[in-house]
Amino acid sequence: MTLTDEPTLGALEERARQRTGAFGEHALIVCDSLVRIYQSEGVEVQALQGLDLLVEEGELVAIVGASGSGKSTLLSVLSGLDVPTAGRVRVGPWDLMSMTGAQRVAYRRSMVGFVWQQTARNVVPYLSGTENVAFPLALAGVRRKERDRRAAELLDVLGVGYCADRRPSQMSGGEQQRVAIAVALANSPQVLFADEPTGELDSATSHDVLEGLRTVNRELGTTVVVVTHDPGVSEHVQRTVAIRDGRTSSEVIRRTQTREDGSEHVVAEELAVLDRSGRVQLPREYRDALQLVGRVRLALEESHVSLWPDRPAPTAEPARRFGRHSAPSEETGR
Ligand SMILES: Nc1ncnc2c1ncn2[C@@H]1O[C@H](COP(=O)(O)OP(=O)(O)OP(=O)(O)O)[C@@H](O)[C@H]1O
Repeated sequence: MTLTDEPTLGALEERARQRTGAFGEHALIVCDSLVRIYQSEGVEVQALQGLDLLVEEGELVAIVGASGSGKSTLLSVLSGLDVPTAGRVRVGPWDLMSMTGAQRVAYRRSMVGFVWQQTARNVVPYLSGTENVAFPLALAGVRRKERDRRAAELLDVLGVGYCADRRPSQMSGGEQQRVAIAVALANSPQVLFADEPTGELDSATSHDVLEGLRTVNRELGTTVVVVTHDPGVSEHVQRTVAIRDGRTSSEVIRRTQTREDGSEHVVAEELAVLDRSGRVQLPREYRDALQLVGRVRLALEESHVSLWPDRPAPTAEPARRFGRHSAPSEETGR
C-alpha cells in the first residue's frame, strides 16, 4: 500500500460515524452501549456497563441472569420508567433517551404493554376477567361492544376464556397471569415486556404462562421480551440472552432442523456475545479451568482466535500472535 492509499483521518471518522448509524438500523429494539450508574449513599453502582442488545420485530426473547446482573434495570429503561446514564436506546420510532414526559406517557400507552411479577400489580381485584381486559380499552375511549369483543378474543387466545366472569380471587396464580397478559395486550401494543411473570408460580403453572407468551407472539405477532430466573424458559423461546455484570454475555438460539428422513428436531446452541467494542465475556468455568487471571495471550488463527494463560505459549506457532498485546482476562477486547 502506498502512502496515498492510506485513508485520511476524516475518512476514518466518517466510516466510524456510518457504522454507528447502522447499528440496529432495522431492529425494533436497539440498546447501544447502555450505561446506567446509580448513586447510593456516595457509592456508585454500575448496573448496566455498556450493554448492547438488538431485538427484531416479531421475536420472542428471554433475558436471564443472576440476581443483580442488571435485568430489571434494563427492563425499567425499555419500559420508559428510567433513563440510562449514557448510550442509545430506541424502541420502534421512540428514542427513549430524549422523550419528553408527555411522550413517555404516550409511549407507555400505545407502544408497549407490561406484565409484572406480582399479580396484584397486573389485575384489579374487584373486576372480572372481562372487565380487567376492557378497563384499558375504556380509558382509550373504545365503545362497550368492541371492548367486550376484544376482551373475549384475548382471553380465548390465552386459553382463559372460562375466567371471563371470575374475579382474580377465583382464579389460580397462573390464570391471573394469563389474564394479565390479555390486559397488557388490550391496546394492541407492538411490544410486550414481562418481568418475572412466573416468579410466584410453580413449574407446571409457569409452563402455561410461558406458553401463553409464545401463543401471543405466534398468533398476534407481538414482539415479546421476558425477563426471568426461570431455568425452563429457554424451551419456550427462540432466543435466550444471558446478562452478566450489566452486559449481554451469551445467547442460546433454538433452531428447528430437518433430518434426512424429513423429521424435524430442535437444536439449541449457546454462543458467546461479541460486543461492539470487541469484548467477549469468558464463562467463569473456562477461567477457572485454565486459571486465566489478569492477562491472557491471543492469537489469530486461520479460522478462529486462540486464547491461553500468560504463561509459555503452546508449541505450534500461530498464524499471527498478539502475545505482546496481552488483554485483561475478563474481556478479550482489543
Ligand atoms: N435504585 C437503585 N439504587 C442503587 N442501586 C441499584 C438500584 N437499582 C438497582 N441497583 C443495583 O444495580 C445492580 C443491578 O440491579 P438489577 O435490579 O437491575 O438486577 P437484576 O438482575 O434485575 O436482579 P434481580 O434478579 O435480583 O431482580 C445491582 O447491583 C443493584 O443493587
